[in-house]
Amino acid sequence: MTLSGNDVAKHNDAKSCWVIVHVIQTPFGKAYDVTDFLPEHPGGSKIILKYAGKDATEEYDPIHPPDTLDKYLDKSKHLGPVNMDTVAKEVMQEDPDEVERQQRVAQKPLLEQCYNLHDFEAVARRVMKRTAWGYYSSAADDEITMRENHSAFHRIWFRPRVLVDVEKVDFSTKMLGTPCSIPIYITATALGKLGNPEGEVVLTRAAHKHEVIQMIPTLASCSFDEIVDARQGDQVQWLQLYVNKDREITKKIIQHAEKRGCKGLFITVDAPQLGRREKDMRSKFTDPGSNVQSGSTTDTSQGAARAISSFIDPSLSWKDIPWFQSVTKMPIILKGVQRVEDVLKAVEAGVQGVVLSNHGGRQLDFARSAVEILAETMPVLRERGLENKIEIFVDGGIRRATDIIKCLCLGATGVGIGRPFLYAMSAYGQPGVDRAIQLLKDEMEMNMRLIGCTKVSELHPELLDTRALSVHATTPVDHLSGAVYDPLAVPAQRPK
Ligand SMILES: Cc1cc2c(cc1C)[n+](S(=O)(=O)[O-])c1c(=O)[nH]c(=O)nc-1n2C[C@H](O)[C@H](O)[C@H](O)COP(=O)(O)O
Repeated sequence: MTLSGNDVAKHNDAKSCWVIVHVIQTPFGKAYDVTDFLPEHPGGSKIILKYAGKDATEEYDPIHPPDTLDKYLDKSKHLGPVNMDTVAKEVMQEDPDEVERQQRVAQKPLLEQCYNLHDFEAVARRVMKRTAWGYYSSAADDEITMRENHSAFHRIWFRPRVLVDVEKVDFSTKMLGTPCSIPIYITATALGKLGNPEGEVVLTRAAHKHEVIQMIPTLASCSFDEIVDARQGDQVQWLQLYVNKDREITKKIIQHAEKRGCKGLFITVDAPQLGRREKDMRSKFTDPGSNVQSGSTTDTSQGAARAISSFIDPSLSWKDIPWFQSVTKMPIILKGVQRVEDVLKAVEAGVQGVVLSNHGGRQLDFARSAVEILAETMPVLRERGLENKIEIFVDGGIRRATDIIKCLCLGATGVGIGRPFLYAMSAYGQPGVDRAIQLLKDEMEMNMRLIGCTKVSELHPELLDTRALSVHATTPVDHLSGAVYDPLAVPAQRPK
């Protein structure tokens, strides 16, 4: 039986709460009875009650993979189709901020006017919705580590070679055995639909076009299968995993990913709890806290991050590694390692790689930049003859090909890039991501030539002067990326 909008509208409170979620193009939505689910919703009950008896699609879509309700809400609560023509359209009074934002979108620079990855950040800040910008751009506490990630590269100088025949430059490489056109991968960043209605599949298409690897986030807006289905030909994807307290759920996710052809399992180890990201919180992703988890009051004004991560297992430890090795044949890489002692432990544990990373500064503020950890790690691995035992990846603050080259000279296999691709996707869709990758390739070719190298295997530490790297006294002010940061980029709250 097809329900009408009125049928649903009668169930509009905590005692009986029905919502509609629908695929934009089809005339029928689906109604769900979420009354019993209210106290369990990680994002709090209030955000659901705001849409009780109504169409919740616009709020639901960017955060939840499409199959979430089918997967996690008991079938008895699926109430059937709703004729969307009978659902009263919310008369949204004109939001002046949204009007201004649409004007900025209309006036945004041409894609061709973006000459580097920072340009995408500047455009994204102007054109993105506040919640989306808040979530993507935010980092933990004072955001010092996020800025240090990029400025650490400014403390490394080149010692270029001259009079080398650099006519033919080839910066292709292999990562976990997969050939890549450039030593970068698109790292896992959650909630792709906050920036682009298509979400992570935009990154999938760009990754295929440029022969780079995409790491699929656990907290993607698209479903895992949507992202894998968007893969083309022999395109390679990796899975980023937040480990669930319920190991059965984690085992299912891992084995499904392996069955679907993922070629690497990147276990995130720097987030036993997601960091406190104030820009994300300021944008009030969800309504102020309420009674969420069986009586405990979780302050869901912690923004999107907290709202979507309550399942993460803070008890994860080294003793769990053998279990992961028992449930999958995929290479296992620990993402978020931040000291050489833990790299040595990773070698001992028999994993295939680590990502030296501080989660883009979104976790522990005042964690060191990954490139500084890399400079600490590689000499120790070399000293012990372990440098070929494990692949070392790096991410955080990589915005220029010179950053990539510095990491490779120090011994990294490849680097992950996050925000720049999110910003490019949010501001310009796939053409934006395509241009961002192409800009990096152009910079790679030029800078490899200028340091006197023709291929990745020639990139060694003696091409660098890293004496200042661990001296934090004078970190050059990073004007370009600094200019895009305005923690108060939230318009003054207008009196209601
Ligand atoms: C920008 C961003 C990064 C996230 C990210 C979301 C965003 C918007 N999310 S998060 O919501 O939980 O924080 C993830 C994530 O899902 N899993 C993960 O392992 N890393 C996550 N990261 C960290 C990411 O994988 C890289 O470590 C980081 O982005 C590298 O720094 P840059 O952004 O400066 O390139």
